[in-house]
Amino acid sequence: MDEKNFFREVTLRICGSLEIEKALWECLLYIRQFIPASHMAFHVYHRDLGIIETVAHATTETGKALSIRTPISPKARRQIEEQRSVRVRLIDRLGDNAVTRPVARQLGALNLSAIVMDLVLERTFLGILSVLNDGENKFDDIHIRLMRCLNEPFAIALTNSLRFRELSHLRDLLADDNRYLQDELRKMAGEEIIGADFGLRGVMELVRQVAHLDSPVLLLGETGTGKEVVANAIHNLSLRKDGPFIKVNCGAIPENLMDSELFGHEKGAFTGAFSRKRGLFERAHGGTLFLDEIGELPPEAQVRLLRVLQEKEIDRVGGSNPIRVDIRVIAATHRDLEAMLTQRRFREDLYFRLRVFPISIPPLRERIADLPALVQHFIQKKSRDMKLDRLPMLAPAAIDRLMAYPWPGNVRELENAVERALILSRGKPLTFSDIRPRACEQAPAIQPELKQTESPALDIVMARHIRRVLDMCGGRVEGPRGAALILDINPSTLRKRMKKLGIPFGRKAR
Ligand SMILES: Nc1ncnc2c1ncn2[C@@H]1O[C@H](COP(=O)(O)OP(=O)(O)OP(=O)(O)O)[C@@H](O)[C@H]1O
Repeated sequence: MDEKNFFREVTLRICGSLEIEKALWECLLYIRQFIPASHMAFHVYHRDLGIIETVAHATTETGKALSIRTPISPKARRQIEEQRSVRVRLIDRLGDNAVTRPVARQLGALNLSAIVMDLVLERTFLGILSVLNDGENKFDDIHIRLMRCLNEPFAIALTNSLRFRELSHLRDLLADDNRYLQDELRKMAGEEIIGADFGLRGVMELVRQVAHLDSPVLLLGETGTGKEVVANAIHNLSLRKDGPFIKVNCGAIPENLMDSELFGHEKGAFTGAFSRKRGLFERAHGGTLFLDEIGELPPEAQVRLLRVLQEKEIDRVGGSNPIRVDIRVIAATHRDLEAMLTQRRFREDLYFRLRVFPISIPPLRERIADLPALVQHFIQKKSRDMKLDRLPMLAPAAIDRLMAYPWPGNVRELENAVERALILSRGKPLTFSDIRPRACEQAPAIQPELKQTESPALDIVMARHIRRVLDMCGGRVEGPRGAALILDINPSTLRKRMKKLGIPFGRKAR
């Protein structure tokens, strides 16, 4: 027999696949020509657990990946742990040996004879290979010599496949974590848009028109109007909805970190770059990048952003190869970008690139009819967050007080006001007494909205009245103590009208 050829052929087979069970099977079929083997198995020793895990087993029919874990005695553990060099042993009957007996019992191999070889690489004990045959006393010294020369290829194959298995496992875990976190983000961000059928109806129509395209969208609106909520809605209605939604607050990244945050960096690109880092653009690959506060982007970063939008490629800091990114960009700002153009604080070319499809989100004071529904929404949301066991009621006239206030901080300010009121109320009806009427008097801005919505004044009065009656009826619409009876209206007509006015009912109202 040509031993060099034997070594080569076995090495090719055992290192030929990262699926160790498949490689082991191929090996067995070849080795059988020279060594009387009917089974082969790989075992791994877990020092911390004191167990031997059989990870692959091959017969002449097939190879299987396994995870059979066998606890071993302290004596056998000591014996294994002292092992530092290659050792090949011939065992005439596996059932007679203290170390092999428990493992052989699990495999139903007590009466088999075996060559057992410890796999050691760079003085590290990795595991055990067993070559088995039915019946006792099947192997001799020639077989042992042949197996000994194969120690390294078997050790390399086992370690590679275990690493591959671990990486695949970690990759699955990461993918699972990622799915979970994206779902959580979606739940947090993709919450119900209050006023979608009313004050934001026009906005939502535009959202539906543009969502399925890849065109950039520019969201304009005062702070707190819901630009991020709308950006999320666009993402969730788009074909990219299963991809990431990555938000970049352009005003919050220090200028010296801007490049590495947006585009990532290679290991060692600068002091402190200890490992490679993917930037936010790369993370958004296959999804949507939401560039919030785009008006705060420094001039140099504007140039680089424009390049990415044009070329759809990024360069990591310290990297030499451009990386292609497939992203949809939604930008938002509360600033007057056109004024910034004339002051040369925002690049015209970037502006036109982003402003393909602008959507203006009206301030809350211009869609004040949405306020009662928003208040209900936030009462429910915050009560849930604060784990209150009962939903607090609104004090009479509370809604009037809120509707008369101009809300310069828009929906966010309202959300905070509700949270504050819930903390202060201690179970009593919410009065919103800190929302000052004086502020309302300074609120000429309430008027323009009245011209914008369909017969808004009547809607507002109607919504207010329905809410008041609903409050009196404890939220009941139907029945002898329901609001429909007091309002002298059919309950289903009342529900339809409430829907139109954005007043929640049924489970939503609770
Ligand atoms: N229509 C809406 N329905 C429900 N919640 C809303 C709505 N609009 C805004 N919100 C809530 O109000 C808060 C502020 O909204 P958001 O962050 O989207 O505003 P923004 O315009 O992006 O603000 P900024 O300009 O300060 O970044 C968020 O908690 C959001 O969930």
